[in-house]
Amino acid sequence: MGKKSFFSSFGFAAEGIRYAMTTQRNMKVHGLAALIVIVAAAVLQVSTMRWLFLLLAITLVLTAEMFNTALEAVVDLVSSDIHPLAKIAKDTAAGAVLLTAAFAVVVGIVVFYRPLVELFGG
Ligand SMILES: Nc1ncnc2c1ncn2[C@@H]1O[C@H](COP(=O)(O)OP(=O)(O)OP(=O)(O)O)[C@@H](O)[C@H]1O
Repeated sequence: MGKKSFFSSFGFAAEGIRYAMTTQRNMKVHGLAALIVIVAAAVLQVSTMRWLFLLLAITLVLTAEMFNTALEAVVDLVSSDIHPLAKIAKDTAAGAVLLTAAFAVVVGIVVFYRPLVELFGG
């Protein structure tokens, strides 16, 4: 792989992220949630280990959402017909996003529960 194609592949990847962020409603919601979580973690000064779990959860959700977007595009490219296999492909990819989001909720509760209780004097 030459230098040019190596660097241009970063450009294409950035284009993919920009496409998903600007066109996919769920991606916007997850992106906003990630931003809020990052600001909250910074304000509450959570530990390094907690930061790592938060970043892992955020990365998992956004990555799953992007694979979901990519898969939807491929399915629609192959055929716009209604087909049970198209449904399986899309529903399974959506299920993967749901699993990662559930993990993120658990991480969020574990990380923020105690700092928030302390902050609000519970
Ligand atoms: N070609 C198809 N054949 C059968 N069922 C389909 C097909 N396309 C979509 N579906 C069903 O409709 C649901 C919604 O599909 P759609 O492509 O609209 O995604 P979406 O819910 O809009 O996803 P997103 O909001 O992430 O774009 C799918 O999860 C699937 O159950």
